[in-house]
Amino acid sequence: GQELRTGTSIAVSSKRNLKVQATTGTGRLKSMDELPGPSLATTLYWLFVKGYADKSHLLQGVQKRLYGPIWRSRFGPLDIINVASPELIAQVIQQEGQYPVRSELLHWKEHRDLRGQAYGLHVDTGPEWYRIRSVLNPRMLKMQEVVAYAPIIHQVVGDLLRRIELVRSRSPDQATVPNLAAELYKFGFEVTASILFETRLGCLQEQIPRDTVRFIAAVNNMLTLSELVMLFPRWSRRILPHWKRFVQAWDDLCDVAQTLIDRRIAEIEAQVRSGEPAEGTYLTYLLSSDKMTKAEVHITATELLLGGVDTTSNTLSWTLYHLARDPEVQERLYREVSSVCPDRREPTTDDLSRMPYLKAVIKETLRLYPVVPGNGRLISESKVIVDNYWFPKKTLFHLCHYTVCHDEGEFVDAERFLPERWLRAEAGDSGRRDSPGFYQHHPYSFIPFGIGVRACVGKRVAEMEMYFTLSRLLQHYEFQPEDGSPTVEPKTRILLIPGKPINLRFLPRA
Ligand code: HEM
Repeated sequence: GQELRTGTSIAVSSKRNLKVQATTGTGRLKSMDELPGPSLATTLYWLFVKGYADKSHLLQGVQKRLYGPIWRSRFGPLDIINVASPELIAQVIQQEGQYPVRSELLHWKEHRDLRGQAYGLHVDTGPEWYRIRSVLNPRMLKMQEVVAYAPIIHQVVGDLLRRIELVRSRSPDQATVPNLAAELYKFGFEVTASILFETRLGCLQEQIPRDTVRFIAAVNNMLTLSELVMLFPRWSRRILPHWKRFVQAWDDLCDVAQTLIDRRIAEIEAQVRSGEPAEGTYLTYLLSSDKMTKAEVHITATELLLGGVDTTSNTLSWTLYHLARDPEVQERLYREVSSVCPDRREPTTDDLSRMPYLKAVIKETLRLYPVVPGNGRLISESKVIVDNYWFPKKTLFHLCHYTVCHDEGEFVDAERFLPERWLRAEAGDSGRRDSPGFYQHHPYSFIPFGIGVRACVGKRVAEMEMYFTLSRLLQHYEFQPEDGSPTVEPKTRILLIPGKPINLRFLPRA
């Protein structure tokens, strides 16, 4: 291994102003070849023989126990450095540079090249990526702007309430909504599409639009095939169907988005012709920005739709699942919502600021079920020092977020659903890690939306959508598990999703 002598100390200040030291001292820095970790064969054994292929979130913990908080593994052509402690995650992030990259996504890029499309938010890097982000950020991360989406979200929540009422009243016990995640998925699609494309699709109607069905299937295929496409060598594409199906899935995603964009453009043109001002919250803004090409608007809209649906809908599914199983938490949340908004008044964004328990419930759900269980950083600008190792440029780091937010050392009773742990007043300030509800975890042990300039662009929209939906569902219904329904464990399909359908009883509140 190459030897470097350094006394580098990377001082980091997080939002909480907590200093993280990546001090390497004056000792010899080790090379990545000295890291422990499984061979590709061992990884394949774990995935396909031991059955972790759809439980890779748990494999993080298994490997951490075997190799310690930093280890090296292989996945197809990828050479990966896994980090599974908040301190080490912080060290990686502190060195992510001006234009962080999550991973190369070569197979996504290949699809874009094949179709002559722009790269877009996920695939683009460097100043090109930043240019697109800087168009989106003001519309998505500024609270004053995001508030403009509140009426749209409330309108779609209204549809969801009607849909729930219809489904439950038709069920044999006149209460059960089977496969709740599927209903919330259509809801998430409708919300995101109505914000982005400034148009209602009617996903919660009896007849789901054909393109919506097509989009849902394509997301599923794209996510399922993404890993296979990466794992198998290129020559296998001639004999195995996975590459063709992967390309088809992306074609479908882009196609559906294009149809929606074309529809909106036609509307805008008609408005302009009739002398009306073309007003709109989102797409109109993107289309009128001179910082993005039409091709970039297209791929960006596709990716926003892709990013916005599975994430919020699965998180909401888990929240309702836990509330149904924990009547005390549900009752407490109901009391909070009804005291701030009596008589089923629709909450405003101001009201939300008076609902700390609501926020704690969502946080706790994202801690137990981080929908993005592992994140990545490809540090391409310079070499990196993490722990006592040095890494050359272009090293890919896998940030094992699932394991870290399930760590007993960070969260007492880590496997339990305890929203109170997020309430400072109740968790106490004792500084004792053995007191239940100890809130003072390391800030990098809970980063469900990622962190830094490349963090989730949809965070604010997602939070507002989840808060409004959950509070209004609670104003109308009490949730209960279906009799004898089994516990549901999560599974991974890049995203963390329920392993089985979640069926819940919705009982109208008096
Ligand atoms: C519960 C909800 C959500 C969670 C937990 C979540 C989580 C994440 C995470 C962990 C990342 C990677 C960040 C990083 O690398 O540091 C990400 C990126 C992204 N998310 Fe979300 N997300 C959610 C909702 C949304 C929504 C509603 C949208 C769009 C409307 C969205 C669009 C995106 C996009 C476009 C990126 C890529 C950003 C970039 O590379 O610049 N997400 N999200």
